[in-house]
Amino acid sequence: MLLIDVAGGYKGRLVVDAAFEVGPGVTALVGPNGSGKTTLLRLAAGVLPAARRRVAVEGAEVRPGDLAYLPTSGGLDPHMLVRDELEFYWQVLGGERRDWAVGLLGLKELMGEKVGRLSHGQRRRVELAIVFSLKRRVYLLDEPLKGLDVQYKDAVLSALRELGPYVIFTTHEPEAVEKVAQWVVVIRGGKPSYVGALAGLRKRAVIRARRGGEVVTVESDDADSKAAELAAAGYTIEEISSAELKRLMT
Ligand SMILES: Nc1ncnc2c1ncn2[C@@H]1O[C@H](COP(=O)(O)OP(=O)(O)OP(=O)(O)O)[C@@H](O)[C@H]1O
Repeated sequence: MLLIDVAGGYKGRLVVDAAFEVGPGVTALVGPNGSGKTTLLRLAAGVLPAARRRVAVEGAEVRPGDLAYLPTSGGLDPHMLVRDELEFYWQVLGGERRDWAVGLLGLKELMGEKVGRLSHGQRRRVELAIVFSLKRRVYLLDEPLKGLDVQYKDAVLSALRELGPYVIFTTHEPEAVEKVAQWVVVIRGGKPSYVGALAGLRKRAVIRARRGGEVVTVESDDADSKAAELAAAGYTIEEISSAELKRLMT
């Protein structure tokens, strides 16, 4: 299990006071704007001074060298070529999985470009490649999907499962959580309001089903049984989306 236990904020104002444990795999850290997700990751990563900070796996403290952190944006030098920027980080931080990361994020054709001339999404791909190149025990990723087109969004989502053993990422996209997360932590007012398996949130869901030209949308507290019932009545299930998850994320 991964323990995150942090408290802190800005200029003496306590913004986050949170302690939770999640299992191995991918954890989605979600919650409305301003609820403290970025602050929590910054405290956990050690880039923001904390009033309290403990990050541990199976009771053993995670050292800074065992942790990778992706900020929301920034950190790249606009005057550098993509190739040189990547080389710089690989030399400083290590790049055990550099070929995989470069391929995944389609950077081969951007190597000779200046960072300052990249689009927002292309720049994000470089930032992601730096972090994905590292082999670490814990990854803290702040909005890794932001600004990416559908192709790279899908690539990054499937890569999250390979990064392991522990990956925490923030997002405002319920579909991304549904696709990849095993665990969900909901933050509200700087505190966790839900910590648990995604499956626990899935039970209550909205189901869209079709029978010929007829489309029905039903909300159910036991989505799997309801979907089975509709299927038995000749409906094709088109979508099951967690109503609870959407509610918690806003
Ligand atoms: N640099 C800062 N200085 C002062 N207050 C800040 C700073 N950054 C964030 N805050 C405040 O801390 C609180 C939590 O912000 P934070 O960015 O952690 O939320 P978030 O959940 O990541 O939001 P979002 O979903 O909009 O990215 C907000 O009230 C915000 O105004």
